[in-house]
Amino acid sequence: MQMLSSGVCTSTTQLPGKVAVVTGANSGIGKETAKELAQRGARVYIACRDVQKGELVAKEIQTMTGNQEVLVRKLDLADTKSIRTFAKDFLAEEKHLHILINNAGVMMCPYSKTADGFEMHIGVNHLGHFLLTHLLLEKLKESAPSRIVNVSSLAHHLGRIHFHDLQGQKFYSAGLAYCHSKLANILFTRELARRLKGSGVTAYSLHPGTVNSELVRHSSFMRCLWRLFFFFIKTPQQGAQTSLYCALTEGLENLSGNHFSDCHVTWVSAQARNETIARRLWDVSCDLLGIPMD
Ligand SMILES: NC(=O)C1=CN([C@@H]2O[C@H](COP(=O)(O)OP(=O)(O)OC[C@H]3O[C@@H](n4cnc5c(N)ncnc54)[C@H](OP(=O)(O)O)[C@@H]3O)[C@@H](O)[C@H]2O)C=CC1
Ligand SMILES: CC1=C(/C=C/C(C)=C/C=C/C(C)=C/C=O)C(C)(C)CCC1
Repeated sequence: MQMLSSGVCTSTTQLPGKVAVVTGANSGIGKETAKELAQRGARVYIACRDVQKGELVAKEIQTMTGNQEVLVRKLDLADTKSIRTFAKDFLAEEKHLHILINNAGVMMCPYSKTADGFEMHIGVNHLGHFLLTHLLLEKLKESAPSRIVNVSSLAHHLGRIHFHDLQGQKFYSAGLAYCHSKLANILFTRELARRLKGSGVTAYSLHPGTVNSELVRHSSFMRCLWRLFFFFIKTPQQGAQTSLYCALTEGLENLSGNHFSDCHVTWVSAQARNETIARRLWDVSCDLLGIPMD
């Protein structure tokens, strides 16, 4: 347990007057991340696809932290219309955005497509967050210093960006599709950090650890593994530590673009360090989403 608890966010940063958005904050790691941000005084937006689930969690966080500024807004990352509506309403409602935590994710779902026809893993985990970040970027710049935290995974090591088959139409493996999307999270973070140099907005990616959550819902094998090794798996609260570290730690700005695990910078795969792939993925993502390339 001592080993699993390694990587605790010890930052004492408090967040009165700060605004944070956490995607997929109605469960697992996202919920614990939102709770801690609320505990530190931020106004926290729980951005989730199931508003009812979100409201229950918001009430729980309000009661536990005494912070009433925990708000729930609908965001379905599998539908660009929903992402655009979320962003439009948020921009109309809020003057600032200091912390964006792109946490939501799906793993190992059977082949399926988002409302816009993207394969579900790349669509939700990468393209959905890419669009959301793009739409909120001006607000983040206006609110600088501000941070973007992308929750990726160790699983990125098995990922590849197959530009000829990004949507998995020629070959599909649910496990690998997840790995590809988590690699995309890291490439996005690195390219974002490069583009944002000097803007006061910094970006970080991370592996949260192996965490007991609903992520394994689509795989009976993983569910069994999780049950069997329950004792070795992090709690969602432990799993939230590296997200919190990246969002809160003072003086992390010069590590923008890096990948973290257990609250330390960690190595990423050769593909994840490839700047050519990162730039090309950026352009392809813009193209798919109808965002002007700049
Ligand atoms: N658990 C682990 O061991 C690991 C997790 N991670 C990463 O951590 C992140 C959080 O996962 P975790 O807390 O474990 O898993 P959970 O399944 O508990 O949380 C995932 C969250 O994402 C939300 N989500 C899924 N699809 C969408 C969508 N289309 N639109 C909006 N929200 C959506 C879920 O909403 P809903 O409740 O409605 O389904 C849920 O709130 C993920 O990015 C995952 O890849 C990385 C490495 C290991
Ligand atoms: C081998 C092994 C394990 C398996 C770990 C696995 C399979 C982790 C998968 C992580 C994923 C899928 C992360 C999501 O992004 C346990 C359970 C830790 C217990 C110790 C032995």
